[in-house]
Amino acid sequence: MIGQRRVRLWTFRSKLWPDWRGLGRDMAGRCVSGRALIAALLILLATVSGSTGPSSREIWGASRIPSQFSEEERVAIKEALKGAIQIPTVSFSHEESNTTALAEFGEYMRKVFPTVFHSSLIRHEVVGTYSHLLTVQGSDPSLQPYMLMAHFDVVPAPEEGWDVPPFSGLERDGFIHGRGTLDNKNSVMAILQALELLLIRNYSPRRSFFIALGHDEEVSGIKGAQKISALLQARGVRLAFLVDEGSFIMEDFLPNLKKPFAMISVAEKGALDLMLQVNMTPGHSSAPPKETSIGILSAAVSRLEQTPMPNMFGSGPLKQTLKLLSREFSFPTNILFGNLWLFQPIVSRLMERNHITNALVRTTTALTIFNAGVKVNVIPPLAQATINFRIHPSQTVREVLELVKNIVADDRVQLHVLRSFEPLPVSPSDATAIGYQLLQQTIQSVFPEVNIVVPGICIANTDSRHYANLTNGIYLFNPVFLQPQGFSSIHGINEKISVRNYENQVKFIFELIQNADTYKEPVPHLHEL
Ligand SMILES: CCCCCCCC/C=C\CCCCCCCC(=O)N[C@@H](Cc1ccccc1)C(=O)O
Ligand SMILES: [Zn+2]
Ligand SMILES: [Zn+2]
Repeated sequence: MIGQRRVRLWTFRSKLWPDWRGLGRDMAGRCVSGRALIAALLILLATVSGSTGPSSREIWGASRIPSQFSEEERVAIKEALKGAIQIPTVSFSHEESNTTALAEFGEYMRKVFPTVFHSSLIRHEVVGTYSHLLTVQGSDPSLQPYMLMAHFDVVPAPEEGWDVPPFSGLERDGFIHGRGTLDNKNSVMAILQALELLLIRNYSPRRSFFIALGHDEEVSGIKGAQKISALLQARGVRLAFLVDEGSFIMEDFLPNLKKPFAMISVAEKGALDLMLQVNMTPGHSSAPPKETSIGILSAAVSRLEQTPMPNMFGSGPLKQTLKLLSREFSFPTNILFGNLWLFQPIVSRLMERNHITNALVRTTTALTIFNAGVKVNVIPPLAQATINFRIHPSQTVREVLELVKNIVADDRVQLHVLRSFEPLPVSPSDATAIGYQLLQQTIQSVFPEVNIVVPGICIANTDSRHYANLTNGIYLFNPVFLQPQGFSSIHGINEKISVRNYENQVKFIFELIQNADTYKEPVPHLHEL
């Protein structure tokens, strides 16, 4: 039956196909002629100004510095990242990190980016012993400052399974390999590198900005980001927006979508670490009771795993994400995504099929730690399990706890909240949202091959939540192409970044900083007044 229906759909589709293709060509034709007109105008402009093509200086303003780097600079750019990867700045736990490496990283930044650290425009402060705050003074105090963020601690990387040692920073086949190449030394280095290159070219910003580089993001951000945030708050700083890690230019994440799309996350999930504990009377294993602490706890966690939290598709920014993406899909997905008022039930089910898209539609339940028993012939008194929930932007910690209690439904299982925080409020992505618009414009100019920019949800957590008191514009975006394999390498094995990707990240930040100086607020429409 299903097979027959599929055949019919295919026949229907192939019947329609020539028309759809024709329509596509027609539309493409129209676009091309529009583009041709713009291109002609730009060529005319270039001819008049005596250059071969429109430079970004011509598009964005007379004082613009073009993002072109010499061969020597390009070598220095990648060598600087390799050196950063070689410093094993590992965060093992809240209590334990490689503090020698964290301190060495601070020295390394000063050595590699001397212009940044000696500039009279920049105030550098070390916060929480190892984190860094740079304040870059702009010339126009009427412009609200913004902040670029990144972290340089990394998760541990045992050598097993890696093609090259994880702290070697080796270049092979056009890629720089190692822990932190995507998460998140690439951003630390790219931000400082872009600023170094701008300052060398005598750049001085109009809009002030901060650079916040955390040293403990991988274990909480409490000693780094949280302290920087408190410091800025005490100084009365309000940020127009901030940009942090958390999303990428996605490639091959959605079936049937071959073209890359840039996802700027405007929401970040909350989290709840919950410890479940069962205490029973210990005893001899030769005469076991009907139920043991291990059995009771196992049944409880199994119920939690087998009972997913509710599908929240329909609330939050995901509907908008899919609506915007619908144009990029072919039939019939374009119709499904473009008409969610009708197809929401089907699409919400489709999203559940894959573990990454599933994480976008619900609070996830991950059983991560399980402890019980010490000896084979002893019935243990205590069994403990820790569960990591990532909370959907439309739910709260309290709601998730209530659901957990109802699913566990066993008074012998005690619940202990180890840590929790609410999802971040959704940041604006409309035409007046300066952070979103700046990122979008910069993506379009640096990555012309990326047709579409969409708002999204970050399924992991970042240091940015510590700055929610300073701005309502929190944008999570790394200007780097990422495939599902690259996603698995983050906290996994064989993390790597292509030299080309990294150079483009530097270029992107070089452009973004300049765009922030020339950004013009959109003029409100009359009917909005
Ligand atoms: C329709 C669109 C489909 C697109 C799918 C999107 C796929 C997601 C792709 C990339 C997300 C990468 C996130 C990278 C950021 C990682 C940050 C991180 O690892 N944070 C830690 C912080 C933490 C939390 C709790 C305890 C300690 C540290 C984390 O979240 O685990
Ligand atoms: Zn990270
Ligand atoms: Zn991480």
